[in-house]
Amino acid sequence: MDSISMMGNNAGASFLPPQPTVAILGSGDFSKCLAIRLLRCGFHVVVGSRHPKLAAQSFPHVVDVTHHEDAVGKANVVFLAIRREHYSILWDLKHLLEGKILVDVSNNRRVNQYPESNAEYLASLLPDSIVVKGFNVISAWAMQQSCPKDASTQVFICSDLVEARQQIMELARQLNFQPVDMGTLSSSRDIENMPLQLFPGWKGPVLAAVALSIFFFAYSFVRDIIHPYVKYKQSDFYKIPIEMVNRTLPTVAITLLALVYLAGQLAAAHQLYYGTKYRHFPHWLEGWLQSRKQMGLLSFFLAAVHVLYSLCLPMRKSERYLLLNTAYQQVHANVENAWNEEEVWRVEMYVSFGIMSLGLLSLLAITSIPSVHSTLNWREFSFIQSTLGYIALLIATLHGLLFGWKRAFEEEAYRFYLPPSFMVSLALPVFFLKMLTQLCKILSLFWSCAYIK
Ligand SMILES: NC(=O)C1=CN([C@@H]2O[C@H](COP(=O)(O)OP(=O)(O)OC[C@H]3O[C@@H](n4cnc5c(N)ncnc54)[C@H](OP(=O)(O)O)[C@@H]3O)[C@@H](O)[C@H]2O)C=CC1
Ligand SMILES: [Fe+3]
Repeated sequence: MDSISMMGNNAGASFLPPQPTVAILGSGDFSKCLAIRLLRCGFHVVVGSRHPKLAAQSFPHVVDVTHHEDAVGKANVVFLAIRREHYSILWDLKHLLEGKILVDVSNNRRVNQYPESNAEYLASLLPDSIVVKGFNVISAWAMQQSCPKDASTQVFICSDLVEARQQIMELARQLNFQPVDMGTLSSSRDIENMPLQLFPGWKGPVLAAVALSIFFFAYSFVRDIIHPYVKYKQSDFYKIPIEMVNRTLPTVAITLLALVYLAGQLAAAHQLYYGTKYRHFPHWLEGWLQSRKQMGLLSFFLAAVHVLYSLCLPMRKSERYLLLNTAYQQVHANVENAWNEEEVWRVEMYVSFGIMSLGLLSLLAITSIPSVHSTLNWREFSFIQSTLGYIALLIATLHGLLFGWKRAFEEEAYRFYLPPSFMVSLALPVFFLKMLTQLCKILSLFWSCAYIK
């Protein structure tokens, strides 16, 4: 098929190169903003409205606002800036729209609101026109900005006719958008669902983080507040807002990071068990593998908040009172030097491991940003995300162990409720599994070599 010209039938003789004409049906918000963007990028715009005189007041005077029939006759590319419910008006324009490109920009109010996508419905209404889906992910506000810095410029485009798709992608480029080729019109349902989705891919990881937080918070609450209260009538309820939260945050962070690597280990175990990497993973494992990035980012976020909380610990009144009391008790007991070498080493190393693990987690988070990710080759990316990731998990676990170590030996509550929360974390079993799968891989390699011989 010949490439479809942008020019309508009205391209009159002129000494200047003719401006390509684009028609828009509908005179609502989207139409106005699209018209402004098209004008800025050098297009001639003709708008089709049911009430052209009234509608003309909302458009710059260079825009030709006219009746639907007239507008359609003047351009080969027609944007439909009307809602799906009003597509029936196109019936009367059917003969005029024959062979023209119709760009469907419509969105729905709910995900999968209709049995077929709006674009497929339009194509069934007007089989002699060429339907292209696109621009629906751009809001009217972003559309009227010449180069929005704080909005996405990606537009997803699909159509059954390759030439039409390419022509609209070129038009998108001329309007300073980044077109993404989504193939045939069957992708239009996915494209229409895009603006309706709220953080897809985050639901599972966020639910996991919330469930883990509730569990670990309840666990610490029973161990550090209820137990001393029941046993010694000691009221430590003041610990709830900061200490309890600050114990929950790192435990959840380590557990989420461990879950990221546990998924990879289970996938490796699955492949070893079936002796092939071509067998599909079970559905739940597939979903788990796909949410590793989100879980890793949540882990980083919780670890960063934990650092902030920890830095603020000495600011508390309770901390100052406890320090004063300890100092007074030492004076009373005539202790001049409170230096405890073992304690000093424990805390120095505990803090150092904490800083190192946050540093490594930051590196993992930064390299998961697409623009940074794209500058790394596969080997570099897997070195950072896998090797350095395991090291981050190991150091974070050591940080947790050093924190709980003294308490586990000295405080009754910790002995009573063993294992302490960091032990409940999955980090240690993940290391164990990692070693096991590595061993199995080496053994299977050895066996296959022996078999080949
Ligand atoms: N607003 C936004 O940010 C975005 C909107 N979209 C899509 O763009 C399309 C237009 O959106 P928007 O401009 O906000 O919608 P509006 O409701 O503001 O405007 C739609 C236009 O449709 C026409 N219309 C209204 N009722 C009828 C009817 N009964 N029969 C025929 N035509 C009618 C009117 O034009 P007239 O009176 O001149 O005939 C009206 O201005 C929608 O499909 C929407 O999903 C996509 C992305 C973002
Ligand atoms: Fe810590």
